[in-house]
Amino acid sequence: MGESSICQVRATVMLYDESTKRWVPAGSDSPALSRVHIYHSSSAHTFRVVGRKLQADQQVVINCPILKGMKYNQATANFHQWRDPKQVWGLNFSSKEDGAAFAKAMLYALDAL
Ligand SMILES: CC(=O)N[C@@H](Cc1ccccc1Cl)C(=O)N1CCC[C@]12C=C[C@@H]1CC[C@@H](C(=O)N[C@@H]3C(=O)N4[C@@H](C=C[C@H]3C)CC[C@H]4C(=O)O)N1C2=O
Repeated sequence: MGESSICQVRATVMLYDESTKRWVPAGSDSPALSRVHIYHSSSAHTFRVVGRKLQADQQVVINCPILKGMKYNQATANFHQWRDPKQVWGLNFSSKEDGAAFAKAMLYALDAL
């Protein structure tokens, strides 16, 4: 069985550059909105965050497993962040509602792992 999307929101996907202490847009060029999903694989009992640019190229800008015990930080209503083993991800949501929907799905996933 494939993966099913348990939520989709619009956000700018960002990465924290530890060397410069700056947030940089994930993927190439300028910050742009992406459609960000949380996919659930029921057969593998896994969840992951996948985001693709809304622009024509549909570039994948995030493909990040949701790991058991991961800390999800809702820094503000519009900006949430988490650490993976290598880097820190940030999502700048297009609306507070999108932020709330994503957080609900993320907390559901973390609770289900
Ligand atoms: C223990 C731990 O890991 N703590 C992490 C957070 C964390 C806690 C618990 C679990 C996981 C994680 Cl991830 C931590 O504090 N981290 C993770 C890396 C970066 C940061 C460290 C320092 C800076 C200081 C300012 C702050 C920040 O970036 N705030 C945002 C901000 O400046 N911006 C972004 C939007 C809004 C703001 C909210 C959009 C662009 C830019 C801007 O507004 O222009 N920081 C952090 O969040």
